[in-house]
Amino acid sequence: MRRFTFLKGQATLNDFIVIEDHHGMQDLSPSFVQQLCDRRGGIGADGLLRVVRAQHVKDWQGDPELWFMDYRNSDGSVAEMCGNGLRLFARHLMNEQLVPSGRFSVATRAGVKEVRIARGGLISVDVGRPRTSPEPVTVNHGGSEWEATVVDVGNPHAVAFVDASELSALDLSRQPTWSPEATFPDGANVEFVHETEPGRISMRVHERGSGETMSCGTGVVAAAAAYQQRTGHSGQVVVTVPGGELTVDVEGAHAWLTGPAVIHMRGEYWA
Ligand SMILES: N[C@@H](CCC[C@H](N)C(=O)O)C(=O)O
Repeated sequence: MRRFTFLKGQATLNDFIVIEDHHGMQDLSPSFVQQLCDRRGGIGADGLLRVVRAQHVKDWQGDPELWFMDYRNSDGSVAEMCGNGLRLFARHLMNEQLVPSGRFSVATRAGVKEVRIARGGLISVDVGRPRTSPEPVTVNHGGSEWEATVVDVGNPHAVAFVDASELSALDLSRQPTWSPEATFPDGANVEFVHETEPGRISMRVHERGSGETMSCGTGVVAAAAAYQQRTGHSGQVVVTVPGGELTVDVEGAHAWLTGPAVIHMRGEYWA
């Protein structure tokens, strides 16, 4: 029997299992991650964060002493980046005093990311520069189609602007499709966005590898970037998701994502 301690937390209701594996001893196969993330047969979560020293991560070439966020989707797939996961990962590092102060760096598959504690204990992460593509993609879902902006935030996104009524009516239990298909050879996260007032948008998301979630941090940054490109709005963007509210502030080439993140459980898993 495999028996280990886990933690569980959420960041705007995007929920994650956290597994401490400082020395890189855990073998997390896709099927085992699926089992852990299953909401009936396992612990249940949108994704999993393995806390490991970067020196134990194959192919990592940067600072070996950094903490590395090894992120997995609930279907067991690996993703390059996770904005909410990174904020929860940072909360865990601070709770456990694994970092010396409220400003530190975390290694991810999308490079080294900066973290800082913001007002009221919220956690801000520098997601880097969102790169929008000049070529749109067509998103199809439920018999409708929208032209969507392609945004790379370390991981791939398609952002479609929809009406308020369309946003609430969407059935995101199924994966939206897109054309040309070749735009996202490795799949994509698809965000549906509606402007509620200047500088404020509402968003729902279907995540690659996890389905509809209550929030997606990189999706929020992608949506804010697409919104700024579409409207010319240059200040802070406030994004409401089903799980709460996040803000995006662009400082030069850096998009800072800010919001709450909380660890609320520690348990023992028996497999
Ligand atoms: N929930 C995340 C994104 C997780 C990865 C994504 N599903 C992908 O496969 O790219 C976030 O908060 O950014």
